[in-house]
Amino acid sequence: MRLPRESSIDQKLSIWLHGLDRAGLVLRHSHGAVALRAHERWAALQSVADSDVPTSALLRLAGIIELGQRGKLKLRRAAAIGLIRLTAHAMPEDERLQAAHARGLALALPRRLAMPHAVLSLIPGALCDEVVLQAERYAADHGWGSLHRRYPTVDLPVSCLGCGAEIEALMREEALPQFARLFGAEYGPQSELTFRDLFVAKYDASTSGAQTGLDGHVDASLLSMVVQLSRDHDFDGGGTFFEHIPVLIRPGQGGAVLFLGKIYHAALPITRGRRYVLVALVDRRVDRLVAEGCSIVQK
Ligand SMILES: O=C(O)CCC(=O)C(=O)O
Ligand SMILES: [Fe+2]
Repeated sequence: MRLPRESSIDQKLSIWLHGLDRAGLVLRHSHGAVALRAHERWAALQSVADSDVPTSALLRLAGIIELGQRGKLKLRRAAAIGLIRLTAHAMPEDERLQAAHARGLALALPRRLAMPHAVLSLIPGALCDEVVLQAERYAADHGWGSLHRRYPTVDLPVSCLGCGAEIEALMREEALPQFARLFGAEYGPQSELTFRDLFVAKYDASTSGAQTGLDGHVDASLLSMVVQLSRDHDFDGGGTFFEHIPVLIRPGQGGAVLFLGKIYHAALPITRGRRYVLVALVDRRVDRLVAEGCSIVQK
């Protein structure tokens, strides 16, 4: 079956999204209108990609991704793949489109890569308590800071703390092998992985105006890990939320969630108490060197 030549971008997008065109175009095999096969849908998307893609088409896809859990997963996934395909050569400057693109990656990636993984008991409870104690003690003198990120938390780098070197060594020994085990095939062995940032973040429901959660976002890192430092009974609500599955992970004190940094996630607001987490943002050594301006010479 071939698409009628005159089908508009809108119609082709409908074909990609729904299989059947909803915009009035009648697609007929000899026996009548039928649901399209995958390669026919791909052809419709490819044909849009080959033309001058109007912003309105991209916004239509963004609108579907933005439905979040209110939209059907299959349709949101198609919209995400469509948006990524149509912006492959040039990322639009429009912030709404960029946000939808970031949100869509979690939907478009293969499940194996898009799944977060929980690891229980990464850091002993007593050490978690010690990190929180030292962070509060340090903050009492110097205040909490915030790493300058687009979605900032109230935080402190672990390097400020007396136990910082111990935590960093432990994370190197315990966390990096977990990343290598789960994502090593794509992102390299443990020896290739390096910390971009390692910090303690604080959410506080007992002080008015304090930060209680973090909106949906993607991290700047290749790989990310959030370790719960607080005890479970120290707070209500909270946890790391992944809308594309959807799943909320609250791994217990010392437990962690690991995921690709470009998977859309949020910290659900806490409703009581305080929630402290240790966040590890991990990059590949070679990517960091390039980002820092070194040229890599291949021998
Ligand atoms: O607190 C959490 O569960 C998530 C934290 C996070 O995503 C971040 O700091 O980038
Ligand atoms: Fe994050």
